[in-house]
Amino acid sequence: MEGALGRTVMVVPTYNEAENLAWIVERLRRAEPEVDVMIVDDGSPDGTGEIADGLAAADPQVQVVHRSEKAGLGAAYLHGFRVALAQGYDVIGEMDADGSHQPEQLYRLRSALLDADLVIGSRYVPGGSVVNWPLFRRLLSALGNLYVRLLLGMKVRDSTAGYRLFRRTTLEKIDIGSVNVTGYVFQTDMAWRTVQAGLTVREVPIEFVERVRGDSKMSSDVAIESLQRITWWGLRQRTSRVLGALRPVRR
Ligand SMILES: Nc1nc2c(ncn2[C@@H]2O[C@H](COP(=O)(O)OP(=O)(O)O[C@H]3O[C@H](CO)[C@@H](O)[C@H](O)[C@@H]3O)[C@@H](O)[C@H]2O)c(=O)[nH]1
Repeated sequence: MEGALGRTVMVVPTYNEAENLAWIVERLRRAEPEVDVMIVDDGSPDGTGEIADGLAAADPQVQVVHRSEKAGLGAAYLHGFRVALAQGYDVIGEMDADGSHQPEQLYRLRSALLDADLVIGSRYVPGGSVVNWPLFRRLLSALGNLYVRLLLGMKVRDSTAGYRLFRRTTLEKIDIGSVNVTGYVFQTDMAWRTVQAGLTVREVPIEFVERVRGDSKMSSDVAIESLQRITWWGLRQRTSRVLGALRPVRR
């Protein structure tokens, strides 16, 4: 459906979210009736895909993309983005299915997108917060974001956050075809690409609430992929800066 920003769809990746999905989709549809929903399910064994089919059958603004197996958060989003671009959406968003991202706060992201290319719902700008996260996750997230800022020099405070809105033009400019990460580091990769393309990233405060049902899919593999990729991108950036500075000397 069409709003001031054009047709908007929220891509919602799911893996074993049977306890959460209907609740979150209903909240999103109620909070933002103009916004469409695309569920991208990776063959969840707990029946999430069937629940998604039921939601899509009952509401023409809800659709489902079924993938055969769990292949990572980033891979699921990329698949959803490609489908959304092909369907002509003007604004393409990201949102977790577990209630951590509150649909009732989406209006903040939508109004910020009026003068931005990417809006991030941020836990780490004034007014943002995290509710009920264990100390370990708080530390991991804070250190991860600090590492990104130190290594990449990126000013974004919450580059790992997964509540976002992209303009269609942003996804076209940052060449999502060349994204080759599969896990949660996808979030940092997308923010980094947007900054490097000279586009405007705005962060708006959100309250991130830890899920009450089901489990996080965060794993050591996801954390290791993030650490390796961010380190590699940082080193690559430094090396190319040094080579760039040496070039006039060589002539
Ligand atoms: N299709 C699909 N969905 C997935 C996969 N892995 C996770 N998801 C879905 O992606 C959403 C986020 O996964 P969670 O496992 O609940 O994330 P989290 O630990 O709460 O992490 C949150 O915070 C991170 C930042 O600290 C964010 O990077 C992440 O996006 C998310 O918002 C959920 O809807 C979950 O079902 C996957 O391999 N495939």
